[in-house]
Amino acid sequence: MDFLDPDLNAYAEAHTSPETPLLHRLNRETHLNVMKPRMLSGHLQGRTLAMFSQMLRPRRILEIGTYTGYSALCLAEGLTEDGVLHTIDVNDELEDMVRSYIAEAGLEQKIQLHIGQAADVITTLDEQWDLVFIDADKKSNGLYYDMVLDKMRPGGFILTDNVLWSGKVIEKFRPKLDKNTELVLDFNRKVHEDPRVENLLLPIRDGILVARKK
Ligand SMILES: C[S@@+](CC[C@H](N)C(=O)[O-])C[C@H]1O[C@@H](n2cnc3c(N)ncnc32)[C@H](O)[C@@H]1O
Repeated sequence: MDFLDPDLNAYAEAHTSPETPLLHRLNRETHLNVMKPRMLSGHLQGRTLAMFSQMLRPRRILEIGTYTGYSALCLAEGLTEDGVLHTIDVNDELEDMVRSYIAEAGLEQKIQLHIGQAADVITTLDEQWDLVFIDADKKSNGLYYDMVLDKMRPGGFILTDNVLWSGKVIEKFRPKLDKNTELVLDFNRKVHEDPRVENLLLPIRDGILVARKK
């Protein structure tokens, strides 16, 4: 569902810096040639991620769920000079496409793409994270959150996507409570009750839960 009236959304996009030509092309190519293009962050959410990154100037970013690489390119915009973004996806079919866009962006030294199960790859990465974006298999949000929280630097941010679950977190927007919605509700409650973080649920696109490690 659209949370914002389409005209208001268009107005917000019209008053937001445009996508770079490369991001615009990646967005278009994803919609033309890749399955489930709705998974791509898109203009408004992409600029939100880029703005977060510019504000934080992170040295180490972890992204869980690369898809076609759109959000990785956005998040990389604020990396420090010596910064690195690790991004993980289990789907190797999109690897060539993602690598070609990373190369075109001139970010081969800054973005490391890992193909594999996120839970396996995360354990191999010995980093202290400044910024984490969780956007993969939603049932594992809690697992990924627990895996990364101890490795966040104090003051670091975990962003988790799709926490409004097309509105189904609210009774009036769901015919009945299904398992996936229950998992989203559990995750949102878990973060909200976690004394180790401060949290903010941003109603952008499908909802981003922002958790700042104290
Ligand atoms: C919503 S898409 C990511 C969208 C991307 N972050 C963006 O904003 O453009 C989710 C991705 O997570 C990947 N994924 C699903 N389960 C995974 C797992 N267990 N480990 C790693 N990646 C996984 C899928 O292959 C898919 O490409």
